[in-house]
Amino acid sequence: MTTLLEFRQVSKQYGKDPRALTDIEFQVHEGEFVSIIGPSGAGKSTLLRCINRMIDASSGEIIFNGTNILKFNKRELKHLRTQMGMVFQHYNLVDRLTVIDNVLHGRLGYKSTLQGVLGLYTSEEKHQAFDTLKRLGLEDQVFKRCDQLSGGQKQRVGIARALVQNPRILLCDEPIASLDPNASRVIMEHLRHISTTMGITVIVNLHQVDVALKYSDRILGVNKGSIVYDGPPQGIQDPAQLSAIYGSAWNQLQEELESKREREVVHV
Ligand SMILES: Nc1ncnc2c1ncn2[C@@H]1O[C@H](COP(=O)(O)OP(=O)(O)OP(=O)(O)O)[C@@H](O)[C@H]1O
Repeated sequence: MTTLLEFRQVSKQYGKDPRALTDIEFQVHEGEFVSIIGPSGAGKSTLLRCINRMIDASSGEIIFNGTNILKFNKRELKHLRTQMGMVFQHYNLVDRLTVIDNVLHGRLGYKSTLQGVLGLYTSEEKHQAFDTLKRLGLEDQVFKRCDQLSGGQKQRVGIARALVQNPRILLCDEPIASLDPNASRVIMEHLRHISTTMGITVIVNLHQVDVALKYSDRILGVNKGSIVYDGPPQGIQDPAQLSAIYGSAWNQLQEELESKREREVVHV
């Protein structure tokens, strides 16, 4: 298995606050599906956003495809970001634009400023955008404005936008936190399918433990800025492991898991 991403002693401190991440170390292989779980404020978003340098780590090394990306200049960073698609909790779409226009925005990293401003996309890019929307079941929505879509459809547009970048990795920050259980299942199945059939590495931040267990090859459990679990989903079914990850939030999680066993998705 080829290592695509490696964190070496990565720490992040916001100003004079206590460190949000402390000496984070892990590796992710090409094509792996990894979920990051942990209580609120544990550092999940900070960790995910350090990968594409939306947030700059304070120290350590982040090795992507063999190179330390913390040393990248502006031009190298622009190229790096074409290889990393990002999917957001609140979709980050331009609501007044059509679905296809939003998806084509995924190609902007490959364009000059002028080409981007003028919306100069090739017919190949337009075909790719359409095919990707079809793959995500949105072929009937291509020319709709995004503000006319449901949350689940908007998130699929967000995924399509990330995919037309031809990324090597998809970073998904709470992709189902704003969705109902049914739409959440559709999104997670698409992400899993993308990883399995396209070989794209997927890293997902999740609040839903049961969803993480169901879809992931591997789980990273984060608590107070440190990785306290790195292993397969099976290992995390041990209550001691969940307690180590969730700390004082564990009791609340346990109660929710028990009382809402019938529900499809459990929010921590
Ligand atoms: N821009 C910022 N400035 C200062 N502190 C921040 C900033 N962003 C995050 N933090 C702090 O860093 C820590 C980790 O936050 P982060 O958002 O990464 O956690 P999280 O696990 O994603 O939380 P949640 O699940 O609630 O989204 C928290 O203590 C948070 O208050």
